[in-house]
Amino acid sequence: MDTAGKKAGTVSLETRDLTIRFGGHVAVNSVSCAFKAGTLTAIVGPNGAGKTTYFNLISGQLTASTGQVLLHGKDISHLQASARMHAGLGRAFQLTSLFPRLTVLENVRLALQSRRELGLDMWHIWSDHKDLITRAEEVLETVALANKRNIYAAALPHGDQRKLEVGLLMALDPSIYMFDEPTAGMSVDEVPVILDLIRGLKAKSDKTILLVEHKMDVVRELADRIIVLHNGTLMADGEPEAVIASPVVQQAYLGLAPVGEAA
Ligand SMILES: Nc1ncnc2c1ncn2[C@@H]1O[C@H](COP(=O)(O)OP(=O)(O)OP(=O)(O)O)[C@@H](O)[C@H]1O
Repeated sequence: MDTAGKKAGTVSLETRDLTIRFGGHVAVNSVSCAFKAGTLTAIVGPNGAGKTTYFNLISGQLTASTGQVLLHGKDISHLQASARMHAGLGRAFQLTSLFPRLTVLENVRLALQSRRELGLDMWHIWSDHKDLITRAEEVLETVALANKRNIYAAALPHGDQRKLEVGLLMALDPSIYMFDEPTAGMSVDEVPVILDLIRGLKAKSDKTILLVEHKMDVVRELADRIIVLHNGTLMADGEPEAVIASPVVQQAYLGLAPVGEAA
């Protein structure tokens, strides 16, 4: 596999003047931003700011009106979502990536098979690939689902389904991980498991992680950097404390009066 640009500290992903218009509405407006391997960047902003649309443009669910997406220095703007995934862009999709009628183990197995380009044939001679079995077991341990390996994905509680999605993403071993509100809809006791998984990925120093998240306590804890989108425009970019404290963010995102102004 091409390892160019995957070392911690090098730019792995970049958007240049990325823009999409829906009719007269500019949902993402000329966003230029570079993301480095080994960092976790939180993307925040009010509802409708363009965060999910920005994600869709990066992962290929939407095609930009103008601008580019570069992965390890290569322009991938023209590629379909599946080709971007094969190139190393991994996005967790809420529940849509699971095969509900297959077991937890079978879901991971198919993700591993597709990563090895062995196809999605359920009847593939799995026992010929002992390393894949070992890897599937590791993934299930990591996402704390080893004891549920034989349960159908559809029968899992919501929190476990979200863990399985992260497991499938790990099985694909992308260089970029994209999470859009990974803890949404989870119970209080399920949230720490997902955060631990993201923390674990962060510890693997060559991964680039993008996280759309509304919960500021999660952002504060996990992010090395925050970018703020507002009306589709990149409004702030920097270290978490500085961005959160900036008057422009306090006013536009947190809905507070700018510093020095009466409430
Ligand atoms: N397919 C589409 N067609 C038309 N308008 C769209 C489309 N997708 C998004 N938009 C508009 O683009 C803007 C940005 O939406 P987006 O979902 O990206 O915001 P967001 O920051 O992710 O919001 P939230 O935090 O509520 O999820 C919104 O005004 C939305 O209505």
